Amino acid sequence: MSIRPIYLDSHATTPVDERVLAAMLPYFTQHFGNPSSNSHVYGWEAEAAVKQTRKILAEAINATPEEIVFTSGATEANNLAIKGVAEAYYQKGQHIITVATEHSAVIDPCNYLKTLGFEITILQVEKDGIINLNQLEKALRSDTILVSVMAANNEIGVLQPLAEIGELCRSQEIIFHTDAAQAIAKIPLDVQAMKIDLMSLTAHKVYGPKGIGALYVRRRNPRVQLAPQQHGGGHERGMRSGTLYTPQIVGFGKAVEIGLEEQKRESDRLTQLRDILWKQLSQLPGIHLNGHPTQRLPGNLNISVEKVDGSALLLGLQPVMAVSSGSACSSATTAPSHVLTALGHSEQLAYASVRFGIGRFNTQEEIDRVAEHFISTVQSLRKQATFV
Ligand SMILES: Cc1ncc(COP(=O)(O)O)c(C=O)c1O
Ligand code: FES
Repeated sequence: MSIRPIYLDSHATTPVDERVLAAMLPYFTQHFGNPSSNSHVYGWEAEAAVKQTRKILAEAINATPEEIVFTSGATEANNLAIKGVAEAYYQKGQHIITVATEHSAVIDPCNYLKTLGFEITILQVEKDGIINLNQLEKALRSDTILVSVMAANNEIGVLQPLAEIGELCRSQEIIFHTDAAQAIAKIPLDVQAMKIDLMSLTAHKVYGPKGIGALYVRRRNPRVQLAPQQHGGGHERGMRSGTLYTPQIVGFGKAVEIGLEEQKRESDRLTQLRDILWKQLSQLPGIHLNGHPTQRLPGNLNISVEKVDGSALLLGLQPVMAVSSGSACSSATTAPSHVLTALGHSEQLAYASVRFGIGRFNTQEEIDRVAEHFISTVQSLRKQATFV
């Protein structure tokens, strides 16, 4: 087998942990029942497994199992949260607030609602990628029905001040949604302490399978109403119809369980690897760290490099490392990342940017090899450029 590049794109997705796969396998064949079948043991087994994941997810965020609604991922959870609130609270108001650096799975549903007559306020961020709470407070209005601010950014890893945002929203009785796709099991999350009403989750960024996620929907103090966006058999208490995908749900639960058990150790290790990588790369002149230096995900490093062409840089890195210059879904477009331009970078600098997502299976040796190749690639590109 040919040597494959070192995988450093953990924000796009992560491999399924072997322990997760082992937990899932029996649910494809032996325990294949439909969790909604309540007249026989096949259904009961599947239902018990689904219940177990609900419990794990609920405990992970300090919610109750009845507040977890399974979806196909965070994209669907975001759509259900945003469009579901818009439809259910239409009489109360039609104003929604979100942030310029959100994932397209939040921005696009908001843009869609705009075509239906909703008013969307898009908050800008500070140079470090964090929102300004005074600006948020000023943007809140009596007809604001929803504030959607992500927990951890998928490009620059920046963590938003969830507890402060929750406090502001709760004091004015406005629903607070957070997209925690990149955050679950990586940083502490607590829907009570942070006063979060809706939270989107996904399994495939924490070594679980793709195609499974969940939306936390607050049931008490206050109870959040949601208009379903998919109608059918009335699964998930009517909020999301469709037969539950038991093996994926089992994998989701196992992945989060492992993530929580290993959170502290893993986060220390990834922070250390990330800092070592930055220490080596920052020896290059004209290199910038994007996003807040410490308020960020442990495994995230996002940098911009001066005086090199972005696509030439990625091409030069490709044989040794699998990295990206932005989010996975937008890696096919040549436009500069909307997240980096929101930080106030010039378009040219935003182009020559690299996102490193260090994960559970990366080693110190890999990081050293990556740093070495990165530095020599930049140096040789710069040398070539001087002869053009
Ligand atoms: C912040 C954020 N939100 C939403 C998503 C979409 O999640 P999913 O792939 O589960 O639909 C992603 C994945 O890239 C993400 O990083
Ligand atoms: S998978 Fe993250 S941007 Fe699409």
